[in-house]
Amino acid sequence: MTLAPQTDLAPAAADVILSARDIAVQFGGLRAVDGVSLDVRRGEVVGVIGPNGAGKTTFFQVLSGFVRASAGEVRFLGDPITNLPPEAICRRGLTRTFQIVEVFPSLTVRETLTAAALVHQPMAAARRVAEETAALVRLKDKLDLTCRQLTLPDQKALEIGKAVATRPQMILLDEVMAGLRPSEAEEVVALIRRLRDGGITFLVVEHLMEVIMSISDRVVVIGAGRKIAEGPPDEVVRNPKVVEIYLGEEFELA
Ligand SMILES: Nc1ncnc2c1ncn2[C@@H]1O[C@H](COP(=O)(O)OP(=O)(O)OP(=O)(O)O)[C@@H](O)[C@H]1O
Repeated sequence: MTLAPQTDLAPAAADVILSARDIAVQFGGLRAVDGVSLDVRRGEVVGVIGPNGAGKTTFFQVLSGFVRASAGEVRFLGDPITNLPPEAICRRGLTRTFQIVEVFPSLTVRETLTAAALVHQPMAAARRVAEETAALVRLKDKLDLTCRQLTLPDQKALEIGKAVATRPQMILLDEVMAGLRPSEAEEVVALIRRLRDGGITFLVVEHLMEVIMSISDRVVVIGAGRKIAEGPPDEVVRNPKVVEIYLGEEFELA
């Protein structure tokens, strides 16, 4: 018997950490997500792009348990997690960040990270995890500042830190670079690379095309609720269907 060669786009089942099959979400008369399937391999950074309103955030919400799928199945580490509550999904090692940084302005960095770490640990251990996480996301010197005292890039690092403190195997990053200048975005990209090198898998929704192209091993394009293309970044930017939905403009960057 000969084995079929493994291509980049056909991950070996054993490597797949997250698998979504035929996910659909119906909001009244609107099919916001319309049969999207996706496999993510352990250690990959997969970028998700698409025009405004394409369904990217809604798809993320399904993966993380914040929106119920009307149809389809999500598996994480081989186990079905479809429509489980967000805390249950997080405890299994799949967590997310929010598009709008969700920090309590009057809490300190230490308190925020400790609260996130309490998902898995008792208080004493959570405090240690908070300090380790602060070091990882380069906020160690700012542990006792309140969130409102942080710069925007530091708030973004904290938003990612909150996810890291839950000790995830995989993080869903939802437009974490929004509002950052290019040099600031580069710092966040460096952080994502460090965390990936430390073993965390990422699915990243991002509008900044340079960012997606530079950090993604693979890019998935969603348009009007459907997956319209998938592949290595340099192939995806040349895909005529992708150029068409963006009218070509954004891809002059590539
Ligand atoms: N809770 C909701 N109830 C009804 N419609 C919704 C809800 N959430 C999103 N939608 C609609 O679903 C569609 C997909 O929205 P979604 O936010 O997933 O797109 P997106 O690709 O993330 O867009 P953006 O890039 O602007 O964030 C849009 O038409 C949006 O208005």
